[in-house]
Amino acid sequence: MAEEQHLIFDEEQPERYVYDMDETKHEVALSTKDLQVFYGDKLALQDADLKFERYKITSLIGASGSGKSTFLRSLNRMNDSVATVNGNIMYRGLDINSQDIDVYEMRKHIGMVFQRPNPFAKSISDNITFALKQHGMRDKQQLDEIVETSLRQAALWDEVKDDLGKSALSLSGGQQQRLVIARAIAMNPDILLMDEPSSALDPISSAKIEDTLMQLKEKYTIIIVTHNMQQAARISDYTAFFNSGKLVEYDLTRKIFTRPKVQLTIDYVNGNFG
Ligand SMILES: Nc1ncnc2c1ncn2[C@@H]1O[C@H](COP(=O)(O)OP(=O)(O)OP(=O)(O)O)[C@@H](O)[C@H]1O
Repeated sequence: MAEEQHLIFDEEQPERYVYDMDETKHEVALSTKDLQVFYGDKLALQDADLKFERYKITSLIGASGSGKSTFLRSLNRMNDSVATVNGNIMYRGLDINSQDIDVYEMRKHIGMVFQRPNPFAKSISDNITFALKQHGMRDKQQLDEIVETSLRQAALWDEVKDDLGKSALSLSGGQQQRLVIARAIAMNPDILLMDEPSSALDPISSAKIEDTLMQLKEKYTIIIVTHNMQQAARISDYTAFFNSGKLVEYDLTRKIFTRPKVQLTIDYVNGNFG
């Protein structure tokens, strides 16, 4: 523990450290290159080249305003209407930041869960089947199966299986958030982006979301923004630390929290600012 509390190194410290993922050993699900995000003429994000490993959880941490959400939202083009996003976001050999990408189609592969649960004012099952029906799925048995599998994966099935026709708005905040996760899963995505998915929840609901995420990474690649350092340390395999719109350090989570290489990261994980 002493080392964790007093991170003082003799060696010269870099100003930036980005873990060099060996793509022959680790499958990369998504990567960014030369990403820059401008709100008007304000440069809000730069120097954020990252590779996300498939079936792992990566946490994005950093003080308020450091650019974490800007980065996350760029990954499935949620910033298109409010910002100019330059650079490449590579997914299955395609640059999904290019103009000719069908954003609607891309979002089936890269789903997003927000901080505040946002279920539709519809029944629990309709929340899950709504988008599938929009995409033309009509087979009742198939829809029922997807409702059950998605709710099971989101660890909500046992709590709602007898109330599928009830309004989603009658669920608790934690249950609503798991329903929203189930709704995202129902589209059979590859990658789940999550912007502080448990910060609006009580500790027990938050712990359930964490357990759910640990289960989900068997099937999905998860990228999560969190302000909660314990949460990042508990659930993520990799952690990226942002400061002032730049990626400062990216490494295996255990290294970020026990032996970070950059002084700014040391200060942040020790609670000296933020
Ligand atoms: N829609 C927007 N229009 C203009 N500026 C924005 C917009 N969204 C974010 N910004 C600015 O971009 C910078 C990065 O914000 P961002 O929300 O990405 O940070 P963050 O690290 O996610 O912060 P927090 O932890 O508070 O959510 C901030 O200076 C913020 O004010």
